[in-house]
Amino acid sequence: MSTQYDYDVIFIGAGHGAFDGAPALTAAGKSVAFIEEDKVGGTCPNWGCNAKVILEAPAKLTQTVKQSDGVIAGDAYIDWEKAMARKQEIVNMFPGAIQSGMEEAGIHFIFGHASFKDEHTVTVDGKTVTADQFVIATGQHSHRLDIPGKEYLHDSKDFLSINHVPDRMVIIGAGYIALEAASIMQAAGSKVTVIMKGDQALKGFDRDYTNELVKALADQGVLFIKNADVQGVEQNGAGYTVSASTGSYPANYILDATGRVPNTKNLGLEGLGIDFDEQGIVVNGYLQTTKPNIYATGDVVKKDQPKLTPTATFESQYVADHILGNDNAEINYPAIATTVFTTPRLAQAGITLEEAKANEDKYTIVEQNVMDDWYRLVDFEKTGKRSLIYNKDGQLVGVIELSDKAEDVVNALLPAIEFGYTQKQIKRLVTIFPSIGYSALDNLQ
Ligand SMILES: Cc1cc2nc3c(=O)[nH]c(=O)nc-3n(C[C@H](O)[C@H](O)[C@H](O)COP(=O)(O)OP(=O)(O)OC[C@H]3O[C@@H](n4cnc5c(N)ncnc54)[C@H](O)[C@@H]3O)c2cc1C
Ligand SMILES: NC(=O)c1ccc[n+]([C@@H]2O[C@H](COP(=O)([O-])OP(=O)(O)OC[C@H]3O[C@@H](n4cnc5c(N)ncnc54)[C@H](O)[C@@H]3O)[C@@H](O)[C@H]2O)c1
Repeated sequence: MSTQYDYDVIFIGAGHGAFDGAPALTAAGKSVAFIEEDKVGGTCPNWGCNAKVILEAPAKLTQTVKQSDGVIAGDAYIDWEKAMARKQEIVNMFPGAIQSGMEEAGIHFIFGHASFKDEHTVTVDGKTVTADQFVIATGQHSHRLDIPGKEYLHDSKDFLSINHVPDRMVIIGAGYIALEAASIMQAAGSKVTVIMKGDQALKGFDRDYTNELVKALADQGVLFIKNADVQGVEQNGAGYTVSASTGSYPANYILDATGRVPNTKNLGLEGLGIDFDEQGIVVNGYLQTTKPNIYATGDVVKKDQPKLTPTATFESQYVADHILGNDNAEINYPAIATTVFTTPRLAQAGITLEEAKANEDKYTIVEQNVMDDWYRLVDFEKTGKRSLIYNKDGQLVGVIELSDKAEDVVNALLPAIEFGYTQKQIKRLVTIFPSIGYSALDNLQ
């Protein structure tokens, strides 16, 4: 326990970059505080993953009903008001539950905006608080297009609280947020147009797969406009018109899903000489900023790894271990699995297919049609493919799958990818039959 400072460690931000690692510090006798200017839990529970996936579940179910060839009879539709009320009811539980869990672990909360005064002092709404060490876990906010009519655009935070289904929705961007929103709102009954800057959705995924996902969503009714430069938005009676280099698109609701920007402003980083740029705060292999007593975790970090909740969790736990001296090695990221929560899902982990295609001397790629597996018929799956990537020692090192169950397949294969199992070792895993885990592991070729 520090006598020189108010706390041993202060986390700025109370999202996954903070709350997954911090309890280990208090358990080891450190005094810890969180400074949070908004909702405890940050983006993921309140206006990210959890909020999104609760709204997405009914969308996936309605699509499954459509794929059931009349086995589930009648037209299923989403009662949006109820879906939103249910989402809100669940989401409302998170901030209180996380805060009380942290308080039980001995962590103090200070509410307000933190800004560094010096390397051991922050000001929070005019008051100063000191600590021996800090962890900047401030996350990101939505990028906003700077175009005429920008005041008519909504971001993902607004969207995840939308209280009605717009007749026509225009989504600008073709990343995770854009495609997930398109999948949900198409299922909810909106006529969705996705305006893409280039001709490929979802950077970081193989183009053959992203093209198939775009085609699947287009078959469901989403209109994709490629290579479009959005120029402005005008109000037009009760609705809006989005003008782009490719034409004009009517909308009742417009989602600006053009990316996320690290929260590095008004933190006093410049005064301390902490390096950062538009991609985030620069850290070394120990997640220390240019001031060694100040770490950074989660989305605010400039990094090659995907900016996802499990990455923030891993970093938060690593920083706690590093502060406690339990781990003195540089952070060693595992294979990070990711999925786009559309129907169908697109999920991957490990060596990407793009990387494997570019290095054929190092990797062997096995292509599979997931519909060759009878089990996929059980839940009315209609289409899907996967690519398995092996190294020259026969170890599974990567997978990408497009299917209704891709996230579970990739999760099932993740231990094999992370720990370098060969086919022979995988065959020793006796899983539950029938199940998606069995299906994922048994059908490796
Ligand atoms: C719509 C959406 C859907 C997503 N879906 C998924 C998903 O399905 N799966 C997944 O893995 N990831 C998903 N993500 C990404 C995931 O939410 C983030 O990777 C994760 O929340 C990062 O955690 P963090 O702690 O770094 O930042 P955050 O959760 O953003 O927390 C940062 C906190 O810091 C606070 N803060 C900022 N500046 C200050 C300051 N100066 N003083 C005090 N407090 C401050 C903020 O209020 C915030 O609470 C999604 C993101 C979005 C936007
Ligand atoms: N399922 C998940 O795990 C999940 C879901 C949502 C978000 N996230 C995280 O949040 C991050 C942010 O998501 P996102 O979808 O906002 O960002 P993104 O980086 O995935 O996609 C941004 C999209 O906006 C487009 N774009 C950029 N500038 C544009 C412009 N001027 N005009 C038109 N289009 C433009 C890009 O081409 C890209 O398609 C993701 O990268 C991911 O890390 C994860």
